[in-house]
Amino acid sequence: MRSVDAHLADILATVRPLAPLELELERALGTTLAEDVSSPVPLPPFDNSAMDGYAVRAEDVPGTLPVIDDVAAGSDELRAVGPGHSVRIMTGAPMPAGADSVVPVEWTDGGTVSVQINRDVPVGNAIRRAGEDVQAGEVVLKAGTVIGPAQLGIIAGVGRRRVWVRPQPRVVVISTGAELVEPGAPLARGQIWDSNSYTLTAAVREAGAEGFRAGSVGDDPAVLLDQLDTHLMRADAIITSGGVSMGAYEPVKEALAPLGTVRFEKVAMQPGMPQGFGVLGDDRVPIFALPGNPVSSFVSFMLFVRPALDKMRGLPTDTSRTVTAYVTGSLRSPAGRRSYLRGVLASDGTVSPVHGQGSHQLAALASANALIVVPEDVTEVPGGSSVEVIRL
Ligand SMILES: Nc1nc2c(c(=O)[nH]1)N[C@H]1C(S)=C(S)[C@@H](COP(=O)(O)OP(=O)(O)OC[C@H]3O[C@@H](n4cnc5c(N)ncnc54)[C@H](O)[C@@H]3O)O[C@H]1N2
Ligand code: MOO
Repeated sequence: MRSVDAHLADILATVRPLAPLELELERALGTTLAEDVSSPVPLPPFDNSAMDGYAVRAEDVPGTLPVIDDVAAGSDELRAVGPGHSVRIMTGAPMPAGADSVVPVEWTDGGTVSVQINRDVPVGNAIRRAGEDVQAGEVVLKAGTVIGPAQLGIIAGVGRRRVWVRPQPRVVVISTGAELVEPGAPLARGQIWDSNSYTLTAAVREAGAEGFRAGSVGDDPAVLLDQLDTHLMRADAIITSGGVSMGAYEPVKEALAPLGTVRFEKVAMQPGMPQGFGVLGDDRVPIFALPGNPVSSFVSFMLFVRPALDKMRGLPTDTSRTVTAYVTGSLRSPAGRRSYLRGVLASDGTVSPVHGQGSHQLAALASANALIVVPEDVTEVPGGSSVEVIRL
């Protein structure tokens, strides 16, 4: 059996970061910057008011001053503020020449012809200086940054319409199994509802990639190959579930093993022992052939697919999601396999194994928020021991 680490190392040695492309800002959310983004101008570009009020010379207040002008944000024809004068000004409007501070409207009688100001104001009050946020030429985001809402905001804020990014990988998810039925349709004898394609597509999206749920194909390898052919054109990666173990009908293994580019093997883990991985087509699209048991396919995704997607997105793959916790009950694990038991990690630093550790027990998985890792050479873990835990 191959070790978990060796299997992951193979996968990471095979997958490549996606090539950068230039995208409109509207399409850039969730992608990874492939260039440093800098600002061509200072931000703010000009000194402006931080409040609605009056631009004045600080030495003229308190007192009653004529209001000689009104400036809104966006105004570009400004009258200078001479000694003893004021200008009504709005938040974001450029500071008129001559004024050295802004008096908030709350400190005044709000007059429009003349204004009575009741208190002192320090020089520079409520002025946002040019360049206070960003200097001209300054890098605001570095290549390798994932673009979230705030990052998208600053890219727009420095005036960019398009940006070079590594796109989100497009991942097609296919379930296999003659027993599978779409949720919502009635079950006949021997059938179950297809849950894996939903779990895996959602996991893809949560991992920052685009997930396409292609639904389920039966047990016929030719149908699977046909589906793969259809989807290969628009996929950066493919995930299948089921059909990889030792049964009489293992469509994934039967379809892909003869190609010679996908390897099927046993990985020393529980759950998730049978695994397939390789590449398809001229573009060498990675394919992850995950085991069909619902918990096995999900755990396999977390351990193998997620880091691969990180690499395809141009992100580091060595970021550990592991924390140490104290286990509240005892654990058992098969010799020679690394176990990933489902547990609930609490804020007090303890982790409690959930009831139902079978690899078919999807409800138990859904009640967990962590995987408890038990190393290959450990078969029993007494309650109270410290364990490594992967947050889900
Ligand atoms: N003789 C052996 N039998 C099995 C072995 C073995 O080594 N020798 N390995 C077991 C292990 S471990 C696993 S894991 C499973 C993996 O099986 P497959 O990947 O071939 O998956 P299937 O046989 O198609 O399905 C297994 C199980 O999962 C259910 N399933 C499949 N797809 C879905 C889906 N989309 N949604 C919900 N449930 C699904 C399926 O009905 C089966 O119950 O093999 C063991 N057997
Ligand atoms: O190793 Mo299998 O994935 O337990 O059910």
